[in-house]
Amino acid sequence: MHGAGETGAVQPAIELRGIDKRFGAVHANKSIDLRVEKGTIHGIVGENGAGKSTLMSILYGFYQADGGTIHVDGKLCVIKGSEDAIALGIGMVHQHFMLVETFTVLENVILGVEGGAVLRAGVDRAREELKRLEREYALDVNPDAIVGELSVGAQQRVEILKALYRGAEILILDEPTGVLTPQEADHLFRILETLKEQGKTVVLITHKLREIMAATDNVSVMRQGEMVAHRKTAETSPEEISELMVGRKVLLHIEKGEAAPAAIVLEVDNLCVDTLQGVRKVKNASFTVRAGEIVGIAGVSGNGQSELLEALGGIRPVTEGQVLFNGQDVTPGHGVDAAELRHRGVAHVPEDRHRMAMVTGFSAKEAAILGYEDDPAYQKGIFLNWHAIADATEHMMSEFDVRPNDPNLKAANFSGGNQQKLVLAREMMRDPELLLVGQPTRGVDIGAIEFIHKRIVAMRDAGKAVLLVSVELDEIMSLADRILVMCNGSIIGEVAAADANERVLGLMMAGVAPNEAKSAEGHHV
Ligand SMILES: Nc1ncnc2c1ncn2[C@@H]1O[C@H](COP(=O)(O)OP(=O)(O)OP(=O)(O)O)[C@@H](O)[C@H]1O
Repeated sequence: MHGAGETGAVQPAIELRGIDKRFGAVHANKSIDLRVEKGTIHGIVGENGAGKSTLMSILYGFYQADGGTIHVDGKLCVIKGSEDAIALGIGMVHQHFMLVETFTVLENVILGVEGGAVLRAGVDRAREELKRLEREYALDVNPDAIVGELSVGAQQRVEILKALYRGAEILILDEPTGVLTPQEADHLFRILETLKEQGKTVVLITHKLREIMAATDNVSVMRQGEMVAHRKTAETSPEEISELMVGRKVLLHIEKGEAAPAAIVLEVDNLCVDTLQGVRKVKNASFTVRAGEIVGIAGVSGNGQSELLEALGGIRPVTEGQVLFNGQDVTPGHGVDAAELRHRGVAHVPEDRHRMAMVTGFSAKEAAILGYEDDPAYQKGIFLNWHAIADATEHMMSEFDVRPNDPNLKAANFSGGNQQKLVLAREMMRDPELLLVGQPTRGVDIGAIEFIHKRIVAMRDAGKAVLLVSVELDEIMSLADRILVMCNGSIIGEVAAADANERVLGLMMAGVAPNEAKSAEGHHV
């Protein structure tokens, strides 16, 4: 029987015993034991840098463990590379997709499986198989679509298809919902449920405890390289998990007082932003942000919020309209660039830290001054003062608890959440008058979310203006004082935080006018 070992008992899909891994001085995995039962969804949680991705990368053959053993279906295995993992029926969907954007879905899926020249008959067979898998798991992707033109959620489903096509029985997903809209995340969890019903095993790394509670059967908790607890999900709670993760109680909801909005800091008037191809992404946006308030922009991603934030940060040209900062014209293209904006007191945390905020080949101290190189504090004559920069970086890292606190480590070698904290530290610790911030807590753990949310509220309370873009409705509702909803490039309405709930915002995000959304809500109640 499949999965039955020598004793005849059903074996776990995966059993890791004593897995150990060091990267220089960092002990990323300390003698880890993990047992994942067949046909279950198993969650792995832990603080940023706890060692979750490292452990899964060892299972997928991306890294070699320094010690310990891996058993798949009860058999001792040596996994030297991803080909070994795939041959054992293990598939992985990474945080950053590994797809060729110019290829079709079908081409991506068969790439590397069918060998060199693929015969027509082979392609037809592959297409049939793909369609079967796509139907069986309700993946909803067109085999002939060009991958680069698909939404993030659909690209992720292509990664899942790719793994299933290669015969995956065990699927590892590393923070799969970090870049998804709530609707796409729901779709993903329906797929995971179907996979489980078909007897497949899913390992899910996530920072979102509601996903753990809703979707998993079991959960394992890591802390600082160690496996600290295993629980049946039905027998635990978000509070217990968060305490196990960070070793203290965590406030899962931020407490904040009334806002005291003062003078207008940012005034956006009739702003239009087009892509290089001439597609209008932001349509006649007009709004203000005052000192002492947090204005949130809610919307399904891809509805113009990213382009709006990038334009306001001076890194994307505008086609029409005007932007005033403290009454002065700072419209991109009117002679004020991103560097000048920073100089005047506008900080910008872009949504996509990999594309915009961090050069991963840089060291932490280079990343920590990116965009601020001309600050006199970092200069010594015509050279950069690397001593001062290292000191400043260490200070930022300890304030924002970036681990390990090593200014010389390559940015790419920090865990995802720690990279995010470093970018936030760089932008927020300059005490800007206006903070433009996109997806501030993407990929960060719950302890760090609590910290970042408190810092953002503290900035507001100190009289700063904050414009927050987030696809996490929870985040928008708990931080923002006023919420603007964007749909298809337009700001279709504004809701006071006190009147906001997920249903009204969700309807508006889908394009329903504010008053209709509110009356639909009335009927619903
Ligand atoms: N290639 C590498 N070289 C050096 N150190 C590394 C490397 N990869 C990971 N690390 C370190 O190992 C530790 C564990 O990192 P890992 O990415 O496994 O954490 P994680 O739990 O997945 O965190 P996150 O939730 O932030 O993604 C971190 O301290 C990280 O800086």
